[in-house]
Amino acid sequence: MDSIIIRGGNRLSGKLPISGAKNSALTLMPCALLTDEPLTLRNLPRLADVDGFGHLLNQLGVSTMIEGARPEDFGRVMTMRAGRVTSTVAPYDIVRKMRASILVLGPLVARAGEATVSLPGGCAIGNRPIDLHLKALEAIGAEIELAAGYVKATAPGGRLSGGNYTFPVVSVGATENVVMAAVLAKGTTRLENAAREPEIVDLCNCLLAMGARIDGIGTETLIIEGVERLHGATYQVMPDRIEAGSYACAAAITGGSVELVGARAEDMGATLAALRHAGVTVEEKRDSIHVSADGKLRPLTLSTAPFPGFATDMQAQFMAMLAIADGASLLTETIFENRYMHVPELARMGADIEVRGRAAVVRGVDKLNGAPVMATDLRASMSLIIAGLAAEGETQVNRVYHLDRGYERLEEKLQAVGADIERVSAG
Ligand SMILES: CC(=O)N[C@H]1[C@@H](OP(=O)(O)OP(=O)(O)OC[C@H]2O[C@@H](n3ccc(=O)[nH]c3=O)[C@H](O)[C@@H]2O)O[C@H](CO)[C@@H](O)[C@@H]1O
Ligand SMILES: C=C(OP(=O)(O)O)C(=O)O
Repeated sequence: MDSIIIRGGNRLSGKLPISGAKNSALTLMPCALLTDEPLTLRNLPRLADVDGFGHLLNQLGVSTMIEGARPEDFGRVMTMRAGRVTSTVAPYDIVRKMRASILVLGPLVARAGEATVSLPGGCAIGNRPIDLHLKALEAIGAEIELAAGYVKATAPGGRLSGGNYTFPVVSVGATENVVMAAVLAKGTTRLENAAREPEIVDLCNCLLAMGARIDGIGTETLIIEGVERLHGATYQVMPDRIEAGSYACAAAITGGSVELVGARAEDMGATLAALRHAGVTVEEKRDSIHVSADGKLRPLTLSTAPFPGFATDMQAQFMAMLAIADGASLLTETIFENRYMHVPELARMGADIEVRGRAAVVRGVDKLNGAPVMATDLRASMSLIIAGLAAEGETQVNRVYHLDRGYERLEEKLQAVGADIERVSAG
């Protein structure tokens, strides 16, 4: 199994390209199920999860074709075509590896009149229920059956009706699923307290390009007028705000100066505000964001929240950065009950962190020490990379497949800005 070795202490400096967003790609790809015409996605990141999603689509009868990808390029162009949906079942073997598989439920039931998806269950960061996906789909006319680890959704008469639904809590995944289902419904759908993450805006814009009718994009009220059919389109995946934020933390912890090329500041308000409060200089440019830091970082009080709040997907990376800040920080995780799997590993590197329920107190230490570590989820793994970049000595991050799910060619990007980092294969 591969691991990543980092010899810490190098100050990061230079330009670092930001890839297409994983969390956008994984909700844009299932849109291919909504039309028999080709959907082409540009700037699709080269990630294990994108490959996995392509594989799932293939099983459902969608052809996937990658165009002109040169090994040296970041991202690629993929054309997907669901001329005919040949299966309406997303099996356990695929779903268990990739929770985003649940996002085929809405588009499949909308297009094929039925969908059967294995229940994704919990994962390392918590329970991750899907009850709101199902309630929202019911509200727009789907009949839901749960049996033997599967959920089956059926559209009576072959087409969903549309309807109204108010989310009791903001859910990114449930909003995505029901929006993709509602675009082909007979009537109008009104969603209240919908998620307004930039990835949801990206999804809605792609659906508009395919001929959907959606109002209120970027607000908590989405009104979707169903159309008879959608057509093909070409759409550019948005830049990854979490990847950009992660590399900003990496630059800051090393006292570096890095230009995040392609990063979009308007998607990153809470992250950039937090960096500035910590004493990082952030310059928003036309097509990039420049971050630089010198001297001690200041401690922060942060609480995760749906967009435009501070993203749960940035919590672990900030925790690593704040491990060497000048004082005590307080982080509160409100989205997932168990997203502190990185804490014991950071502690092995010398961090002083105390978890009390959903809160974590991070008392800044003078320095971190390299150590062999491993994490059980994607952002936790990234927090260990960030800590390793600043640590004294060598850090070995194991279970790198988590990183391969969400960071395109991580070592290469970090090497290019001066990190001493390499991937080693344990054979
Ligand atoms: C609001 C939020 O920050 N969502 C994050 C969540 O999206 P993801 O789509 O995975 O999760 P949701 O947004 O649906 O979850 C938000 C909250 O709603 C609860 N819930 C969700 C669905 C459901 O059917 N029932 C239910 O109770 C969850 O337990 C959670 O507390 O994880 C992704 C991966 O880390 C992040 O990119 C998203 O930013
Ligand atoms: C947890 C994440 O993603 P996933 O839900 O795909 O595991 C993430 O992007 O931080």
